Amino acid sequence: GEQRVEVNILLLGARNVGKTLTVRFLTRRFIGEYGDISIYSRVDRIDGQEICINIWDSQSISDKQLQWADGMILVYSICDRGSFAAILQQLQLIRRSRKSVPVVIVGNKRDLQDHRRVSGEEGRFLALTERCGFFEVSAAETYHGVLLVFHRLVGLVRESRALRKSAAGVRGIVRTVSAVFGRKQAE
Ligand SMILES: Nc1nc2c(ncn2[C@@H]2O[C@H](COP(=O)(O)OP(=O)(O)OP(=O)(O)O)[C@@H](O)[C@H]2O)c(=O)[nH]1
Repeated sequence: GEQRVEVNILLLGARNVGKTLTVRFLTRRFIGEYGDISIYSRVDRIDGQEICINIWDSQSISDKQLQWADGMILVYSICDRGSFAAILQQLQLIRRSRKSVPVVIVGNKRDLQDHRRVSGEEGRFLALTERCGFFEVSAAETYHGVLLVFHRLVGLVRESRALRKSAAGVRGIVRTVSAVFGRKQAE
């Protein structure tokens, strides 16, 4: 049979940026609340593969979350500069321990143009310099934009897994070759 793939996503963002709205929309299944921990999950078929997306929604990052996550979504509100500053800090924290973990940056509340405080260019520029994905969405308006964000991140996670696997393969070949040559030289 077909194996189901699990992807753990940490959804980070300051207060009031729209994390809860995002997760409630996306997930029909609430896994549980353990103290201040809430994990949700959703099963999707992406590129013909069944994927179980687990989402941990949080305002701050712990070591445990850093280890748990396969990918991160950093959400800010385009109406709140403080929330944009917050994801910058979180990005630095993430990069310190998980150098190459896939990250997607999301500017939410795109429908509130009259209250915009962070330009699209600023968000896009940050994402470009930090090698992250970038989207502006309105969680309140459309479910589709938010779904795209998650699917993009799942794609990045799967690419990075495939890369790690092939890197391990190459390391194995290098070990084998050097073992053979090493023996030859010793003979
Ligand atoms: N106009 C608009 N309002 C939004 C959008 N997303 C969320 N909101 C509203 O913003 C408020 C905060 O949304 P939440 O989803 O509770 O935010 P949160 O990030 O979970 O906040 P905390 O629980 O404090 O961490 C709510 O009143 C939402 O209805 C959006 O895209 N557009």
